[in-house]
Amino acid sequence: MPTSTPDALRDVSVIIVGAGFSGLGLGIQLRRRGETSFVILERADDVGGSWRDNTYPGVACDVPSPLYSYSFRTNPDWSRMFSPGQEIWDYLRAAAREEGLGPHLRFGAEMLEARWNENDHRWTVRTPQGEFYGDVLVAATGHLTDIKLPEVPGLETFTGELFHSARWNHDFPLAGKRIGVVGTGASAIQIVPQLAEIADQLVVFQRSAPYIQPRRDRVFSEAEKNLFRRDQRTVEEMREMLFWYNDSRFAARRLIDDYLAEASWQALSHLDKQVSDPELRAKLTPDYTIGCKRILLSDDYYPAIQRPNVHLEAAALERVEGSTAFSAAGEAFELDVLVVATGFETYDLPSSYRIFGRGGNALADHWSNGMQAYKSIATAGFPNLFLLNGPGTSLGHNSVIYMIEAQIDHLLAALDWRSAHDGRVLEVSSEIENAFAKRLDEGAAETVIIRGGCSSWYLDPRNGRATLSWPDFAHRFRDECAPFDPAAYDHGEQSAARA
Ligand SMILES: Cc1cc2nc3c(=O)[nH]c(=O)nc-3n(C[C@H](O)[C@H](O)[C@H](O)COP(=O)(O)OP(=O)(O)OC[C@H]3O[C@@H](n4cnc5c(N)ncnc54)[C@H](O)[C@@H]3O)c2cc1C
Repeated sequence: MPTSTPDALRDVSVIIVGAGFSGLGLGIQLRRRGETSFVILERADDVGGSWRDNTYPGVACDVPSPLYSYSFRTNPDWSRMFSPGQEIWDYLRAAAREEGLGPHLRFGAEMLEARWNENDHRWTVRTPQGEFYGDVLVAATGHLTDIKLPEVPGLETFTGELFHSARWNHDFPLAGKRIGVVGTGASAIQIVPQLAEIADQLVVFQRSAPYIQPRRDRVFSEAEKNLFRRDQRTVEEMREMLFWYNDSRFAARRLIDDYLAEASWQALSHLDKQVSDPELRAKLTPDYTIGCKRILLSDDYYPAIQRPNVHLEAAALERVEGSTAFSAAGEAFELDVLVVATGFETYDLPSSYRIFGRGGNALADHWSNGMQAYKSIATAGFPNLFLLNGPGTSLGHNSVIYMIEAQIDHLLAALDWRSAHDGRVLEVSSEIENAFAKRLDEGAAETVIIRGGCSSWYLDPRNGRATLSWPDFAHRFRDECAPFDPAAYDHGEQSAARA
């Protein structure tokens, strides 16, 4: 048994696990409603989630910054249209501090295991700081958190410096070094222009060429920022306009011909404009339907690739021996540094192996055929457990914060209903969960993610299901989450909460 130090929040109404946008957003809303009986357990030593962990050079968001903030806490001070990662992290830290979350946060408090107790209908969460007890457990543990390393023979024997893009080694001086970047996804195309400036030589290992559209980033002028500070309506109007513009981009994913052609034209004409060498252009031209993998935004990736010190190796990294990296095309490169930008483990929530519901069943076992949840938030056999930003919430065309907020509203309505009904246990049935998952599968089957036929991190490699993505326009998710229907949660053994 872990030794527990005294903690006023060891026994609470709501245990939130994770202090990223999801966990903090829920914490802020609870505080604003005057709730005090909640704790936020975070395994790291600061808030911020993705934006604390991803500090690589060039890190920035890919949706316009007015959309990439809470609707209930907009930020007039974003420096530009696409905020740098550090600004987003600062925004989250300030939000946590100014909204009074400090006393509720526990750092170094990794949820090692969470168990539903059938006797008292409560959750017990074991952490290195001892056990916490709660009526309701909220897993806000993110899905781009646990890094994925490529399965490349000899990688671990690399004699140079090796790190993942989400675990950047800022202590290692990169200037003048021979650097390899593995991957050409969203992180890699932000990193490459930065490293190209300082590397002696830079090799980019590309397994598959991405579609890249113009980013159209720009600095917000002081006059604009003053206007945003003075007039909240301007911010609201801008958010509204940007939201609908972004949401319309989903039409391409639905394989609506005109939108697909437009999206493809935007990317390929961007490539034509920026790369004149036909041989290089051919290497950079994707060989799959646009939208099948994530569409990227950049104005400086193609120029960086054309610098004399940069080599695009249009083949995957195949093996490593000592300081030599071999590509699948048989080329060998002597390197001092390997930056692995190969993304995250996405087909399961990292926390699912640690959450045990009715009968001691692990969430990971419940999800052996792919993760799923009713309204992407509740799952059968796991009473009073709510998921934020879990299955069926990833977008690719709009801001995930919108999805998170829709779920938070649903969850708050559930908590209100619970309070008004003697703390009844909320649990969905398998039928309700499966029916919702079936609808999402059917929706996904109409999208390019499934029909495009390419491999991507949106797909569960075990069964080809697109379990991570919301297969529709983002605004429809809010419609989906808005009504809290207590009947849907009226499953299993019901009981009054402890006195
Ligand atoms: C480089 C990068 C760029 C991105 N750009 C965009 C973008 O432009 N637009 C967009 O919409 N989305 C983007 N995303 C997705 C981004 O993850 C989400 O927008 C959002 O930040 C998710 O917030 P979250 O709180 O749900 O998860 P996270 O930010 O992942 O936070 C989860 C938290 O839970 C903690 N945690 C996990 N397991 C445990 C445990 N067992 N015990 C205790 N704590 C735990 C983690 O340490 C972390 O702090 C990007 C992601 C990355 C990595």
